[in-house]
Amino acid sequence: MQGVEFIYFPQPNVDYSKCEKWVTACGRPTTGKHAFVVKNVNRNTYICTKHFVGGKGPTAEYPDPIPAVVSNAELEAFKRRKRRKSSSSGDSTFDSSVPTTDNRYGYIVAKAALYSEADLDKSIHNMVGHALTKAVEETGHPYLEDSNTPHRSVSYETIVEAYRYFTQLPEVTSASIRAEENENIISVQSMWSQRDIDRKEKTSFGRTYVLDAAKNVVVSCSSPQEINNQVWNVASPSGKYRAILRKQKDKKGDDKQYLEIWNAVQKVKTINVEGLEKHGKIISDDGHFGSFQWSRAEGHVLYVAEKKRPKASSFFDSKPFSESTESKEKETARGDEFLYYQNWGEQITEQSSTVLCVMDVETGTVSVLESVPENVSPGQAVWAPDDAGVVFIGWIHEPYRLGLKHCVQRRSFVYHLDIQKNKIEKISEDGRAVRFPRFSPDDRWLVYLDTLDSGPHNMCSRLMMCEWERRHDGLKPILDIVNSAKEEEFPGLFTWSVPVHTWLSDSIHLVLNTFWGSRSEVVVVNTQTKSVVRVRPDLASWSSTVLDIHGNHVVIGCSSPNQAPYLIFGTLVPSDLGSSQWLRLDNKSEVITSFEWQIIQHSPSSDRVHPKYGNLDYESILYLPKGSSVNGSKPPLILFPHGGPHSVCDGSFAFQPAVYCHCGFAVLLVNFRGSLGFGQDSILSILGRIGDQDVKDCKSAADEVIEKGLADGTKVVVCGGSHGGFLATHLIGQYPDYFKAACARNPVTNLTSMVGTTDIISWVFTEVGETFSYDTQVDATILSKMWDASPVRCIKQVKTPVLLQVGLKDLRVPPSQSLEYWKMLKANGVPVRCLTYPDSNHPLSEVEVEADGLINSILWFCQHLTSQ
Ligand SMILES: CSCC[C@H](NC=O)C(=O)N[C@@H](C)C(=O)O
Repeated sequence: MQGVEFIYFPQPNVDYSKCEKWVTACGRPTTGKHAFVVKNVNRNTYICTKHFVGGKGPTAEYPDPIPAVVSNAELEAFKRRKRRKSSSSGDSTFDSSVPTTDNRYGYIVAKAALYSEADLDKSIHNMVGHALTKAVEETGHPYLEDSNTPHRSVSYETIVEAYRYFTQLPEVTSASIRAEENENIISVQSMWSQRDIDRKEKTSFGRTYVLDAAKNVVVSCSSPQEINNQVWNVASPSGKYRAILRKQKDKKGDDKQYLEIWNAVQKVKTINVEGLEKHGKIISDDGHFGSFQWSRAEGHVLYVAEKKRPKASSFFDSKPFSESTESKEKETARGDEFLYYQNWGEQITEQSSTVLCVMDVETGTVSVLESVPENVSPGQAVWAPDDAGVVFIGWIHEPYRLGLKHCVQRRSFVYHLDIQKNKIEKISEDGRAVRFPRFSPDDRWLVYLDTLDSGPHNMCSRLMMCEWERRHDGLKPILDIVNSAKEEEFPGLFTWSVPVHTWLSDSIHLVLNTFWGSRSEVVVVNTQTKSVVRVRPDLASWSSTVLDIHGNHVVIGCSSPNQAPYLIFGTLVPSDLGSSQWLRLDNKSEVITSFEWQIIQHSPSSDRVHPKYGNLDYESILYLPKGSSVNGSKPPLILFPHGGPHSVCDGSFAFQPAVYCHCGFAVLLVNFRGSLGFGQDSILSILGRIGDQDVKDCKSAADEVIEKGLADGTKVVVCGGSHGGFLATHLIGQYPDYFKAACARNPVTNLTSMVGTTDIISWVFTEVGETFSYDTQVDATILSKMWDASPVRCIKQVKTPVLLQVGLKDLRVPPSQSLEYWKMLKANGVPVRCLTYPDSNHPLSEVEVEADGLINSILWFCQHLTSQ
């Protein structure tokens, strides 16, 4: 043919997705005797130039072929769409209009020219939906054919499919046990959360199981029911009533709260709590301030709300000044329109000063408990014995508030407020930070957790106890700080929460959750012998979390890296835990068979042993695509350190590494020294050493995996958020030739500029080994320590392409940290792409944002792994 030349195909082992694109474009049959698919491509496979726009072969603008059958009109339409696309702001990853001309990942380009947009829309949706469903139906798991070739670039559709699949697996959020009058009949009400990509929101649904505890069988199980507007749903002690706090939009679209009381057959009353104008919004189950509890006599409900603010008015309000001065409060509100109310920081911006409130269920009236000291924000309130008062945690908010999210060490006290005598007393010790007061079923004992009120933002807790009637005689630690522990020994109590009901019926044993190495464990603590025993029923998988306790019955949520969450129910025998009885509540929970995982133990090399704390071992969790060792092919590796740094990867099901691994990557989650669950020495060992000890722990964990032949050392990328983003940006600066790409989500990049802008200034001081107090100022010496610990210190060495993902409302790691880093990379000519999410804060966890971030990170990794 005149003027026609032949162009060799890209080889699949060099650039799989490009090869796949060309195979699609040449339009030969993909099934049957003459099937032409990627695996048939070899060095002699070619395509003629007429398949390219312009007919002369690849150009910079049109590097890939399009089907030869397109008409001129279709070709013009294709070009127009391409022009429109490149000037538009870009599609959402889940837009129903498929990105027809994405020239970075132009897999779909060819099909776009063949179908109308509407057809295309349908065909892609069907393709994505059906491929996965079919794979699941046929094999019982979502192991798709193309995740079998892990070291190649994955297609856009595989990623989206995997994303949809893994994110629609529900996560259990809470469960409560109730015994019927016949004590053997138990009902377990569970709440679950599920991402709905199409509605772009997380939905909640409830499911109730009815069990016969004597026969150890599930008698019935309700079908899931979507429940989206319940803030609290709490049964009264007898189980006869429920108090439900519901949020609902009014006609103007503002959120309103209604408190409802239900009996066994119907709603008894609804109280418009806001209409009473006693307080601001009632606080939800936020893990900090929120609590919602029936009194023992079932006549009252205790809750925590935001304090009512005086109505502020302008100096120029048309109402005459004298008319608005009926009370001192109203007088002072004039001119207060712009008064600054400090909040409790990242994700707790709705709370400034809180109040304790008691609702009389009979009359529907609310009393705000007035005797809480002015400098205290109360929360986590429980009724004291005989309903005569309340016990609560009070956080000191003077001289100013420091962010509370993820920070257990904020100065606080356990208080007791005697309602009748209107008298308040401090129960806990000075210099401590306290959480989660819980009375034993016989009301004799009070326990709570405590740590130091300074230092790292999470650490080993003590479990404190007092005999209520003799509380003035002193408190005793039931569990003390554990500095270090040998293998299999209890490493100390590390937890973010304690169940509302945490005691067994004997008022001697407690059931708690704790991180124990790279695992969430349920433990039973004997308060008399101070022993700690793990509860590990055969039915449980790797990580377990106790959700509720009733008598000696417990409900536990279980999961593992490749097993979606499910529930088990148990009846504990405290004196002989081994003879406890267990029952699985869900008969179906996905075991994902497209990947495997393992725990890897690491011992730091002699040059990395800590001078004070000695040889502290650490661990990582490695996800490996199944079949990745077949034919000697090794998968690319994503090094994925967690944030914090005082946090942990606990081996619970997590969709991010699951999606990465399903797309063919090995994923290494590193619990470097400083992580929770490895003793207090490990936590303390990192202070003053961030940016060095943690960086080396991560790098050498990756080296070990590569040396073992489990991943391809020439194809390593790194990703992480927050302190994990700090590590990602440090790693590419300190090891410029090691990583092919990086993705950093809200990373800490420069401590010297963050110290004045984050909601937790204390973090910056503590992590560089300095002591923080509220009036501490930075000086040149401290600033230079902060600089030395910052990723920007080694920005000149960075060559690795970086994808930044930034929440513009992040108060913890302000967006300026990423944008500062972005400018420097631009100036140094390093490839960088920055995604900014206008309404997101630190976790970037909104459904749409989370999806966009994860899929973009995979595309970024593929692009830079295949472009070498
Ligand atoms: C000054 S912020 C430091 C990083 C941040 N630490 C605590 O909040 C962080 O890493 N957060 C983690 C827990 C995260 O959000 O994943």
